[in-house]
Amino acid sequence: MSSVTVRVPAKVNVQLSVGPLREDGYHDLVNVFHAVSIFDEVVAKEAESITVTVNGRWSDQVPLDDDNLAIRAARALAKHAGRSYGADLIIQKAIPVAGGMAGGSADAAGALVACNELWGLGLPFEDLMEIAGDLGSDVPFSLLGGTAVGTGRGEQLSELPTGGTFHWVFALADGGLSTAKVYAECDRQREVSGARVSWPELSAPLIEALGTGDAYALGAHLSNDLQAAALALRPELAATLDSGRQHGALGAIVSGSGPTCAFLAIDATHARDLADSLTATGAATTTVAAHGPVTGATLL
Ligand SMILES: C[C@@](CO)(OP(=O)(O)O)[C@H](O)COP(=O)(O)OP(=O)(O)OC[C@H]1O[C@@H](n2ccc(N)nc2=O)[C@H](O)[C@@H]1O
Ligand SMILES: Nc1ncnc2c1ncn2[C@@H]1O[C@H](COP(=O)(O)OP(=O)(O)O)[C@@H](O)[C@H]1O
Repeated sequence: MSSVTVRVPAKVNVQLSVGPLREDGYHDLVNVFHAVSIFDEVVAKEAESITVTVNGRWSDQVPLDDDNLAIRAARALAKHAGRSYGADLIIQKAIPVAGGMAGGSADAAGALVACNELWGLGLPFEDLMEIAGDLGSDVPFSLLGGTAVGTGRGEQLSELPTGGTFHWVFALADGGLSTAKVYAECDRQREVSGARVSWPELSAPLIEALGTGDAYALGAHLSNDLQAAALALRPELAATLDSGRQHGALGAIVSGSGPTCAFLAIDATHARDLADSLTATGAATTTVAAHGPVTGATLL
């Protein structure tokens, strides 16, 4: 095999409940991930060493050195296999960078699946999931896709059944937000408020809404504990969320650590109309309509 292509989706968090700060610097979460139809593509080609090239709209914001998550993933896989392998990784980026949609995690998951195939390792999915969890809290979900609840740092996953397709609009922001800074702002706000931070619990009405495919109920139960922190760091997002609600979104929420805003629509037509309204009114410069759930990292 001289070249392998893998497609990997973005995610939105339909519930993100953040527990107290742990001693290791992470937070225990109840993180309900939902994979949506915005995809990065990772091509892996036979080569002497591991290199990366990034193409597409967001490519100039992606590191090409050892910080690149796809490179780190390929190296971790080679180490797990106990041999020195090479691969040229070519990423076609559609997922916004540092946008709260797990684009870097998607590329890491894509590189794991692509290199497992290119190098003929035949490692089982469970091994890839274990390597993924060491690379980042969101990487296991990028492998799995669908809709799933993540506990621990977000890396311990259980799949959740969904009763249909949900239609979304994403308002992409210019410039990303650092995930670590958003968590730190959340901690700061909690310290100032002095309120006790409760242990995160899975929302029963949210699970019910996902299971029945009821977009109205899902829209009413979207929640994100990082939203206030993201809005503090990027105040203009509040107007974007408001505008989506005014244009009939069933729910409007910051995606993960932001700054992408996610709007739940009634159906595909409503999603297209909502996307047009957000750009026509200047509430967003770039919008993307997408649907979920979709599968995780998939060999093409
Ligand atoms: C917030 C979420 C929601 O899904 O993703 P994004 O919206 O940024 O994509 C995740 O929790 C991000 O996951 P990921 O981007 O993989 O984060 P990691 O690389 O594991 O960690 C980056 C930093 O985020 C903070 N972090 C991450 C996960 C967690 N459970 N608690 C944390 O406090 C830590 O400060 C950590 O150093
Ligand atoms: N392949 C990659 N694609 C995007 N970002 C990457 C990649 N590898 C490393 N990064 C770094 O990870 C950071 C977070 O990116 P990303 O995963 O897109 O955001 P988020 O954590 O908000 O979902 C970026 O600012 C970038 O410096």
